[in-house]
Amino acid sequence: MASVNTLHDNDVKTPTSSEASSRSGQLSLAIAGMNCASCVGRVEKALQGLPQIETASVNLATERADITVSSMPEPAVLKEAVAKAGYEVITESLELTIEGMSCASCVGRIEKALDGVPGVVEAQVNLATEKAQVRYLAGLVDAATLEDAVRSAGYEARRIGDDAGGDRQARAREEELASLKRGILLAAAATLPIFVLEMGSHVWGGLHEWLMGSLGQQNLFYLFFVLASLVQFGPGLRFYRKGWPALMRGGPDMNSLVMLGTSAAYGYSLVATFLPSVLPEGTVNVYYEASAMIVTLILIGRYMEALSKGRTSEAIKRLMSLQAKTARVIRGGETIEVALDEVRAGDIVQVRPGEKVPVDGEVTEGASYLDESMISGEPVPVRKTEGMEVVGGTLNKTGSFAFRATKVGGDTMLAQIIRMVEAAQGSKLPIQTLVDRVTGYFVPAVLAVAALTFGIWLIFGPAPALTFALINAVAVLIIACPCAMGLATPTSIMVATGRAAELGVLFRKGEALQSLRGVDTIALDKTGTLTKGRPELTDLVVAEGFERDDVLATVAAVEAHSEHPVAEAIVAAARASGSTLSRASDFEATPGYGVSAKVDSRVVEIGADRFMTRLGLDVASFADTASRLADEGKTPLYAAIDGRLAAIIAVADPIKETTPGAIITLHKLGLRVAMITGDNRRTAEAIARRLGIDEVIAEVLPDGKVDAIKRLREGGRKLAFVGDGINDAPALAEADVGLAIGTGTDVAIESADVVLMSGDLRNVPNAIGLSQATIANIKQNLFWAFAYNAALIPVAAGALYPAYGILLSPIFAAAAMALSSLFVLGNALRLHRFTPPMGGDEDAGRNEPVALEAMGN
Ligand SMILES: Nc1ncnc2c1ncn2[C@@H]1O[C@H](COP(=O)(O)OP(=O)(O)OP(=O)(O)O)[C@@H](O)[C@H]1O
Ligand SMILES: [Cu+]
Ligand SMILES: [Mg+2]
Repeated sequence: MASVNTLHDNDVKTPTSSEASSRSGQLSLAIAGMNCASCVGRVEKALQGLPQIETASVNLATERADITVSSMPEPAVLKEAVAKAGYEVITESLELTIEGMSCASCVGRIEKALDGVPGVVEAQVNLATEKAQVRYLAGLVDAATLEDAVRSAGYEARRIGDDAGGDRQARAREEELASLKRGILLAAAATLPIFVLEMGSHVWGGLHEWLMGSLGQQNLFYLFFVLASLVQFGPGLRFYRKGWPALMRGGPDMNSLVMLGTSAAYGYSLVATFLPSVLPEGTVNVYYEASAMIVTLILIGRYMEALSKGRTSEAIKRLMSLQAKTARVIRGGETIEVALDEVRAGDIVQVRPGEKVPVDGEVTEGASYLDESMISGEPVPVRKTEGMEVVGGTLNKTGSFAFRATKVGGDTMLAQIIRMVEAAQGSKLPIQTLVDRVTGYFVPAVLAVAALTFGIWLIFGPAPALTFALINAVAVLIIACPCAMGLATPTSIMVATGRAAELGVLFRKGEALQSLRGVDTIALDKTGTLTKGRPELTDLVVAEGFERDDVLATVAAVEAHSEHPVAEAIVAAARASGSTLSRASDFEATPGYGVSAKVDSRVVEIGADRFMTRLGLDVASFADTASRLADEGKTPLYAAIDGRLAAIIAVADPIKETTPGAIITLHKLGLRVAMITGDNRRTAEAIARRLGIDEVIAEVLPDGKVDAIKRLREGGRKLAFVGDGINDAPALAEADVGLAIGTGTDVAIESADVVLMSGDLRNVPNAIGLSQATIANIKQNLFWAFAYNAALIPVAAGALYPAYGILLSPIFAAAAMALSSLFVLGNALRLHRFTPPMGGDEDAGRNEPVALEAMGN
């Protein structure tokens, strides 16, 4: 399994924040890739080539470059200069939790503040996860500087500790919920009487008359004033607290809009209550119900929003719950129970039946069956004996065993999976950049439209023009609030990546969620991807003068040194026939061709026909046998001993049971399916025919897979490649989307965008289906968040009034805004229920959250 690159604070000395942020002076960069003294000169020259850098001195031992600068060069420029010389400036990243963001425009503001810190390469803020991910040149920036930068933009930031971050964030969310709840109760209690009396008088004239008679107009105004003030400066104060500074900084956000809208309604009523004489004849009226209702409704909307936001990260919670809480380790000859984070690498850990394996390790004693479905999706328990690897989070069934911990804490596979999912959840899709840009202009534009609305109606509006203009301007401010827009993409991504993880699909890069949808060609590696990757020897035909058992034993002696699946098949066959293997020396592997070695002073060569041809051997004598074997889907191999062709060997690799169905579904999705393999052409074609694969590229050398991908992409096709081996890594990186089999090699996983946890190819159509569903979901969200806001702005401004007499009351505007946020969240949560075209790794019961049924969506 992959080791995910998460960079922690390095232990190299970090300059203090004041030093780091100074524009000129001394800096120290971490450089990677230097391995000799001449590298030093090359890096120094590259750095000195930059105009801002006065001196540069590189230390090979510490792998650092100390530079003096006249001004801080752009990190990207620095990186590029060093990269051109063939080295790398190391960047690190850290995560901050951000509090106080309310809408999409906050995202842009915080990103700008972080980008402004010298040394920061890239900052990404996610509204839904309330986190910021910052990448910076190692050693130049520390957490405190970044926190300060966020704070000066008007938000709270805290560095996420290695593990406490999730907890703290959950607590913060709970506090927020509790505070919103208190606010809603107070606001509702004060708003209700205003609403009842005001609306009641409209509906039922008797109430109005009774009120005028008993209380009198002026006293009624006073009563409303008291109640509305409680709302405006009680729960409503939060809009001033956040909205005012944002407005002053020239970056109004949704709090500013609410603040301006409600203040206008409230302020006007204030004047009407206490200084009616300054208002023109006939405009003495109060709008306390508007300001109070808006505050109440928006608080209710935010409360619901906070509730559903918590639900979007359920997948992570479920993954975390797989972890054992404690472990039983042997220390000082005694078995003691320790907390999970106290287990150290090298500890001997004991596991009893029914217990979870706490960390990753290697079995040292005993044997058992383990349920590894959480990592492989395979529901059948796997037998583990001495020397085999076990993974933390998997479940021990019946036996008991002890193992030596090899990976603990953040290094375990489960921790890596969690980080992978979290990183994908926090990533931004290309589509988001567009949304961010639009929202950046949206709020100021809304302010302008509101001002215009006010001005135009003041001049041309029906009498009393002042109040008419005011109410419409308030409606514009409230309806145009873009809170739903900021939620549209991130919530869908969170829910979708979480759902994907449940199905056994890990998105390492969030962008794949978007790009996978556009794919029209799927290329598959054969061995280990389409097939089980556990070939068996099926035939062995020896040439004249050779003896079968001897050839098998000799060949197996050579193959014992090879990691290739073919080699394992031959060794297994030799062992099964009872041969004892001699020692081989001078082993040499020619990737894509075959292997050779010396056994008992005989030279032995085994490989594909092209290997024999390369050695100058003629394989024509076996031509008929070879064609027959290949047509049966078997891989013919040749063995030569002392330069004489000795035998033809066939191995067959069974196709995974799930493969045929997966290919049918891919075809149904309208995709072209291709196979890329290093195997024999005839063999490959026989297998392709059996599976209905459209195109075969066979006999590809390990370094030829990238070219094969390029060829398949000709004509602008979008291609996804699925592979598992080391030789697949470059192709995985080259393809538009690379999908690695989770049971494959680390290298392949590292280069992939998506990891299919089990080898089940049905998850390929599943991943594509999920990608399609996600993008469709995001588009619906954006439509609701944006089109709908934008469409209602003219209505709120009163554009329909002259012709139809239609106006939008500010109270309805507030309700509509809250609803549009809730719609977006509810729509995103629907992805929880995404049913894959083919069924996933899951066993239905475990993964369907019960609460969802209750929600009835
Ligand atoms: N250890 C080996 N022993 C014998 N033949 C080998 C060995 N390694 C490679 N070969 C030969 O080289 C060919 C190409 O190997 P390669 O690993 O590139 O692809 P593959 O595993 O057959 O297929 P795929 O590309 O689908 O994984 C094999 O089909 C086999 O004929
Ligand atoms: Cu809003
Ligand atoms: Mg292979």
